[in-house]
Amino acid sequence: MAHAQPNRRIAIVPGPQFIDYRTVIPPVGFSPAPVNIISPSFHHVHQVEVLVPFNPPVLAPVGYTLNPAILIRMDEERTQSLFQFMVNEGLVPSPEEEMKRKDAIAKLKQMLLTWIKKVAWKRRLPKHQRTCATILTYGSYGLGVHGSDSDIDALCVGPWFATMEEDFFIDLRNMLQSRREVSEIHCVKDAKVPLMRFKFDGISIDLPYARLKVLYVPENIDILNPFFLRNIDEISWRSLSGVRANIRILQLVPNLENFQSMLRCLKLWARKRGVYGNLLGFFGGVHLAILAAFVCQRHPNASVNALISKFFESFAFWPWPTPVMLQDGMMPMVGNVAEIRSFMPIRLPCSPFEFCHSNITRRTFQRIRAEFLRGHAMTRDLLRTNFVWNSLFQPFPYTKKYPRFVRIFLSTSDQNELGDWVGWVKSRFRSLLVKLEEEQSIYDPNPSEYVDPDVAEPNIVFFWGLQPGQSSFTDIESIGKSFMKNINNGYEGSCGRIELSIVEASQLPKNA
Ligand SMILES: Nc1ncnc2c1ncn2[C@@H]1O[C@H](COP(=O)(O)OP(=O)(O)OP(=O)(O)O)[C@@H](O)[C@H]1O
Ligand SMILES: [Mg+2]
Ligand SMILES: [Mg+2]
Repeated sequence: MAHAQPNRRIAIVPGPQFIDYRTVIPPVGFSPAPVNIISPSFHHVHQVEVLVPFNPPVLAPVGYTLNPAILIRMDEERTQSLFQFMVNEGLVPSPEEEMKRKDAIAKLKQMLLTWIKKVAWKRRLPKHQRTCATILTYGSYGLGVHGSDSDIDALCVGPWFATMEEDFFIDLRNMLQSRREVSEIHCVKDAKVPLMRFKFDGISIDLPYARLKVLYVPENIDILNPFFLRNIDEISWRSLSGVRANIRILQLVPNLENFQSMLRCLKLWARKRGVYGNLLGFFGGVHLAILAAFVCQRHPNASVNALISKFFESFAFWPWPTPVMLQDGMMPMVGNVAEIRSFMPIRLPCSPFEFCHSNITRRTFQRIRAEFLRGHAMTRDLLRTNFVWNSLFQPFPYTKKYPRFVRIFLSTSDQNELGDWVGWVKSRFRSLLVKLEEEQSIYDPNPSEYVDPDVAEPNIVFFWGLQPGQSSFTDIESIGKSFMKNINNGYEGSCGRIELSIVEASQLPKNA
């Protein structure tokens, strides 16, 4: 192994890290060949750094040069082991599961045809008038990144004469309810995007509604065509934005398969690390999809391994709150953009380029940043020999990190009412997150939902971590009461129970 000679000035390479390589054995990926850049300092000439334009940057000892063939092989090996990891984790649903989803969508489309004909008859449209309504899938299913437990986001697109209030939320709901495949049907009317949520053959379906100024909605409708978008109402426009955003993402990513694999992995990472769940102040699927697409656009030829490494590098050091937006040559229309800025603003890639809705708070922002940095530290060094993907996806160790937890207990006397009640409370969680932050508590809202088997009533329990030393946090009951007031307002069903208390880590259920 070649040694640089002490006190011999050869060249100056500025850089933050200088390592004494005199005793270093040539690592994997380096060939013994002379390197012509040497010496970061006038005093310690034997220390050298060579940054190689490869992802991620690696340090080469003096006298050794990087062997690109080996680096490419290592990159391929890591990508292959990631694919194997995805198989082991069951990240891609089986062909049978995919068939079941396709079948559910086909049956729903068929039901819509029957429904729209009935509505046309009710509205006394001429008998010869042809009419049609259809379904456009979007969300993770539309992007091809859904897992076995993902929902299907399916937009019902109907003609102008079918109203949302009556025809969609009453008639279609009744039709759905009469089907044996359908269960747990709920109407979510007061949301930004109103929808029906139900299970079809056990698969969760989100079904919002958009009404176009046409009599016939073709099955293969081009929803980006301005002809279909003219004069539509505000709610329909909002409901369509998910579909339009999906189409743009699919058009903008240079390598769809790599994007899909990367996003599947990122969703698993975010779930395992406790940073997935828009209502709890973390990422929703759409946020991760746009961040992943952003990285794919900038690195069109990168492998999935390199894309994941670049993802962490990009967003660990991103100058938040500078917004992230996809490059598509179009700037947001000034004055027409809802300027709802968040700690991590991410713009939708379709006009008017609004920000994705986000519940991220100061505290959850810090938590996400910490996870980005962890991901970066683990994936940056391509030549690390003890690297295993499994460690990146290790579940966040809540009980090791936090000695105490806020326990949020939700229950109803009737099992059928629990889903609605929990959904309603979760949709108001942001006010609780902000309240806890005002109390200066360092807390960590674990998005996982647990069931307390020792309680007879149907229930769901959340455990949010509390940092050590947060002993001033005694007023949990009054926080609970003020939160209860907030959530009782406007709930249409019969309110269930909610209790907030502080518990020790040892009191958590075993599966937490
Ligand atoms: N916060 C949001 N801001 C903007 N659009 C959103 C937001 N949440 C959901 N949407 C729209 O609704 C779609 C479906 O949302 P959903 O919560 O089902 O996430 P998803 O991407 O399908 O991931 P998952 O696999 O968890 O279901 C998103 O793709 C997006 O178009
Ligand atoms: Mg979804
Ligand atoms: Mg959904």
